[in-house]
Amino acid sequence: MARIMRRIASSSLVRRQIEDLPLFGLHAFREFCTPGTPYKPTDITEVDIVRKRGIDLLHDPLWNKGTAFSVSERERLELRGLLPKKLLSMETQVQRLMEDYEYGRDYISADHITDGGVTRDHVRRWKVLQELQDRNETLFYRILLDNFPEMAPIVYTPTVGWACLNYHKLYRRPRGMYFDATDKGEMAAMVWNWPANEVDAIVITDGSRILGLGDLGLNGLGISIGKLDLYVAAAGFHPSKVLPVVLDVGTQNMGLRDDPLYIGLDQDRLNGDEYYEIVDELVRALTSRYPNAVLQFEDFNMAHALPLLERYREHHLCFNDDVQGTAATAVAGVYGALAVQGKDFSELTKQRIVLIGAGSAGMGVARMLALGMLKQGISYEEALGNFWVLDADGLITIKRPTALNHTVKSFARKTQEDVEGETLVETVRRVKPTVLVGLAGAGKLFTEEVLTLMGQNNERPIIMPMSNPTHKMECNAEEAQKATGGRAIFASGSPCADVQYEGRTIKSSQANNMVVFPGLALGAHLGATGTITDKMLMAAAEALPSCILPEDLELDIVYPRLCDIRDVSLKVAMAVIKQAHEEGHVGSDKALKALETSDEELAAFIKEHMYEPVYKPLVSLPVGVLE
Ligand SMILES: NC(=O)C1=CN([C@@H]2O[C@H](COP(=O)(O)OP(=O)(O)OC[C@H]3O[C@@H](n4cnc5c(N)ncnc54)[C@H](O)[C@@H]3O)[C@@H](O)[C@H]2O)C=CC1
Ligand SMILES: CC(=O)C(=O)O
Ligand SMILES: [Mg+2]
Repeated sequence: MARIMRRIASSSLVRRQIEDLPLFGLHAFREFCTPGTPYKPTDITEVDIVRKRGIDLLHDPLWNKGTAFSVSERERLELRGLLPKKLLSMETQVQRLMEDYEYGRDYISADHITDGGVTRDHVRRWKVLQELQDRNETLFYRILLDNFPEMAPIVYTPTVGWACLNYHKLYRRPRGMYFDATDKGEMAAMVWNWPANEVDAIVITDGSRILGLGDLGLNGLGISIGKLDLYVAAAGFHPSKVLPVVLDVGTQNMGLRDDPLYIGLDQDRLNGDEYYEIVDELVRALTSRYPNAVLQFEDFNMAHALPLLERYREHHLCFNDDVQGTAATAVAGVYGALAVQGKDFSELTKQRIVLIGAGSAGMGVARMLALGMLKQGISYEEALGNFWVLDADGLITIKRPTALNHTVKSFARKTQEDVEGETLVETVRRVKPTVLVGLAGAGKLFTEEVLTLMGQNNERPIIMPMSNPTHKMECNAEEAQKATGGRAIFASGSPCADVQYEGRTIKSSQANNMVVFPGLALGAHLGATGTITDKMLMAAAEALPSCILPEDLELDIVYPRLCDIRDVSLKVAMAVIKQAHEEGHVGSDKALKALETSDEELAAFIKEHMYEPVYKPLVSLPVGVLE
């Protein structure tokens, strides 16, 4: 009945539409029409079809425009009386939101560090953005995209680390899909509960190794959400077509399990066949309903990351971000650091690389750097000789008494010297590396002594503490610059402030896989490549240094600017599709046509598919009627 009454009210209001123009029309006219060019019926193709009405529409963040709904939308979509009358433009909405976002800075101490190693003001800003995302996704992505360098550290690392640690306390509204071990046998049906018929990208985690924060069980969903926020903002995936997923198979985190507020399974993690059966079932369920989606595996622990990748990479369009995205990122960073020194890619073969952290990320990076050396002209065996890899038990050599997985074993030093288990400082002193990479997630492993040695042995030491979040990084920029006399070329996993050193400002770069995974996934998705090969990853890595501005290279910056992230993702996507084409993997006819025409055509094809966070009209208007 209420619905019928609302309809009647609406239709009588439509008749008064023209009379209303002095009240509403002028504002809306300015917002949506160029003066003198009112909407024509042909504009109907630009009208998004929405089935929701009234309060349901206002409560749907994908469609909600809040105070920016136009007069005719308010009338035809049964919104009159449900919103204050004044129409606000998106620009005004942005201004209001930014005031809120900036509000606390003056009174919340920037020094108060929370359990996730971020300040309380980071947390406050995260909450402002989270609430906005829950209300109005278009506005959320507009603001995120326009303020990407400032806000990526809020929706993503480091603040997302705090959000994951606290997800069980923060939980208010569902976002994404929750599967757990007790859903066995039901997943194929459950996946149909997701409202979207089209999904282009899925990020799945089992919460077993979230950033460097360890096993967070169901709370790991926060990382799938954060990554997909970047898919939308950085690469232009449509927000209605991304799906964050957590598979809760239990947790060994007793702190969480003992917490009455924890909302995940209170059981030990599944392992062995039981584990693989449940992952298989979920992957089957997701890929049956969404066969064209790119599947990103995120933050699976070392025991499962590589085996899962090997299990699925031949059958589905999938990749492991920690293994593969990070690998391409590190190669790009080293190439960037060489470019800073005026050297070309071939100089990679001359680098001596000490890498601490022989896990999924570390070994992915070591392998890709070795493949880079192979591409630059030396044999893979020779390339392996340029690496010294350490884990929690020190330098890894063939004398390691405990079993090593296949990849780690290939990087074990083949030496008769008694250096098995050597500490980082001993290795750095003995080997004099040119590049130091940290992916151990264990905090300050790059001590002053280690960094000082790097400075003594190199004119321009390349220092890459890539662990996340901030308090798990191997060192920060200030420590690196102080110990090396301000000569370090520095890039860290989470962002670091620039350093003031002897009267000059030294820039810090961020070596995070966010410069790769959005463009990589976009290229693979639009090219319908069906697979992501090592060569496609290498193409992504090689595309990045060419996006660094010459004036930034002068300032020792080794990655492209984050304010250009859309353009960076476009270039990465282009490189990925072109490489896929060379390997015969492009399955999309439209992509093939663009590829065979020109680079400009390929760029236009990709851009055309990138979502822009702008309000589109939700109703069409007869000729001559102004909004
Ligand atoms: N910057 C980026 O884009 C990325 C950063 N990461 C970060 O890398 C770190 C590691 O990730 P995964 O490789 O997936 O973890 P993992 O658990 O697979 O491997 C960790 C490795 O570090 C070693 N390790 C732990 N404590 C150590 C210590 N005190 N000394 C020396 N080695 C130690 C372990 O033995 C293991 O080899 C995390 O902090 C993660 O946030 C991961 C992916 C991307
Ligand atoms: C960045 C990322 O993927 C990680 O730290 O795990
Ligand atoms: Mg990760």
